Amino acid sequence: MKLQFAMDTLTTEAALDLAAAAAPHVDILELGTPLIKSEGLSAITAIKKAHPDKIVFADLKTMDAGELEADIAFGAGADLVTVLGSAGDSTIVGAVTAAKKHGKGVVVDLIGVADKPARAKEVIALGAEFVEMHAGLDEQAEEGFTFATLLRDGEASGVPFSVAGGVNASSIADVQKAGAQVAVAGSAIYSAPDVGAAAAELRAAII
Ligand SMILES: O=C(CO)[C@H](O)[C@H](O)COP(=O)(O)O
Repeated sequence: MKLQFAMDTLTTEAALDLAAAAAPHVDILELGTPLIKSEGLSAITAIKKAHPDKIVFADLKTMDAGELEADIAFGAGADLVTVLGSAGDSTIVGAVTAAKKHGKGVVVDLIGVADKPARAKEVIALGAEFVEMHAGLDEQAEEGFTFATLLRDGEASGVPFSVAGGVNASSIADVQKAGAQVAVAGSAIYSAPDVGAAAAELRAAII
């Protein structure tokens, strides 16, 4: 299972510092949506330039204009981009078209999708690399939210998936047991007093 670090920060400078500390322990460096909104595509270019050996993941959360948005992010250095599962099929197909042109990939983020296993199968058939079983920061704070639901949905989907939203040193082993290809951790790493040590702890928890 790969480890993805979601850098939910607001400046390229802060992201470069986070990436430098965590890179030895992670496979995928994610530019979080707030970072891309704050700094633009240049943040993607800066992270790829600093870490050409890492998979750079641009969390665009595209909802429309799939081909255009994916094309500009791949052109800036992204290896993977996200499109929302609630977007129309044509938006996902558009992003996949751009990915094929650049030799890159599309991940479909299932945040907010009611029947995640069913939509997961549909978007993989449209050409997505994998889906993200994702509970956003707001959903995690809602009453009754359980992380186990994400794992069950991943297992039930029968397609390649990542898990995002509350992954930490205690939960990452369960993510692996559920069969995920990628575990995504944000605050468990960037909020830690020692970012490198937190990333190393997560890596060590992967069997
Ligand atoms: O995409 C995101 C929010 O939309 C986060 O990056 C992702 O959910 C990781 O969150 P966490 O900090 O809980 O690990």
